[in-house]
Amino acid sequence: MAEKKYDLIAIGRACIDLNAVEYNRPMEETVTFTKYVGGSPANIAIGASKLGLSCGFIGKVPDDQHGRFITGFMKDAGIDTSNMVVDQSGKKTGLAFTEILSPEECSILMYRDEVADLYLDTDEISEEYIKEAKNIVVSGTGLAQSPSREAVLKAVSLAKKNDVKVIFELDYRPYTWKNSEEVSVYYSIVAEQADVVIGTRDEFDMLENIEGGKNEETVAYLFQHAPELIVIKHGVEGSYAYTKAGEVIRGTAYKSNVLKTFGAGDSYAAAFIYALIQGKTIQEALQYGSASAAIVVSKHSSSEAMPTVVEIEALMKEQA
Ligand SMILES: Nc1ncnc2c1ncn2[C@@H]1O[C@H](COP(=O)(O)OP(=O)(O)O)[C@@H](O)[C@H]1O
Ligand SMILES: O=C(O)C[C@@H](O)[C@H](O)C(=O)COP(=O)(O)O
Repeated sequence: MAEKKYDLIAIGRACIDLNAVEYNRPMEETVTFTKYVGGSPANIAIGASKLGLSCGFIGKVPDDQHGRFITGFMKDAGIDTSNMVVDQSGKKTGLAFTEILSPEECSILMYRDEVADLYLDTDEISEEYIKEAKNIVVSGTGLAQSPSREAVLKAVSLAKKNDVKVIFELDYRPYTWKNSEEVSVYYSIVAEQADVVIGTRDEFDMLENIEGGKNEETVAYLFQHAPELIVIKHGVEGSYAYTKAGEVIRGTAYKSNVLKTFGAGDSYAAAFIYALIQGKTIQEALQYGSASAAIVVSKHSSSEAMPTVVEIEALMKEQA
């Protein structure tokens, strides 16, 4: 079989983060923000590309200055943007205003009405493109509304048909979902088909539509289906990987000079996936993910701050 062109193709939103420049104060008192490319799947693609993976992106951006900024940034980051569709119907870029109340208390105010990314349509998903990938990374938020929901489901079934691994990053954002029943329905459909599922404990609770779920019960349910590997993150407490063969592997968090909490999940996913693709062990992949997250939470952005392999390995060595 011919070598595939892309290590991974991410699908979902590519948006803008406006990160508070003034730290440790409420949004009401914040007057300056720095603009970065954002959106969980875009951040993951940017992080993975910086680590040396060949990456593509499937998404939709507006035909305006923000859309061009996003596509330009992603291109400069080495990502193939040929399947980033430019919306022609006046849709907007999603904006995430971040509030840094303290290093531990951060929140995000999302402006996501009529956003272009949720208008990605089924006829904009190319089987030829998906075939070129070893892995696709699906973000849960892409399932929040039609037509993006059907476009993502189409991408998943084309990946399955063409022997492309499906990595499902739960990436739950309450905004744009109608209710928790709906989240659970669509998350289950994709999680049951995915090869790898990554999320926080709270996100798995959304998937199962329960409160206070137990990892053992979650993996017992999902291992009845396609997943081979499930990663459940518990913030600074670390993360756990479960394999279908019954292994449980614990990843520990690294110490960090934390500036803000957001960006951890995306940088973790980028480096975890990178390490797996490089043929590292699951234990090593958990540590690459944790180290990458520790670096990003100490910096101002989620996308530009994505570390290099050298930076990740230096931190792992330093805190071994
Ligand atoms: N404050 C922190 N300091 C160091 N590492 C962190 C911190 N917060 C998160 N991490 C690392 O990032 C990983 C993912 O963080 P988590 O908060 O669980 O995900 P998400 O950002 O998706 O909510 C954790 O397992 C941990 O390794
Ligand atoms: O995903 C978004 O739309 C916002 C992100 O760009 C933002 O940087 C963020 O919230 C990342 O958080 P993470 O899930 O902790 O990586």
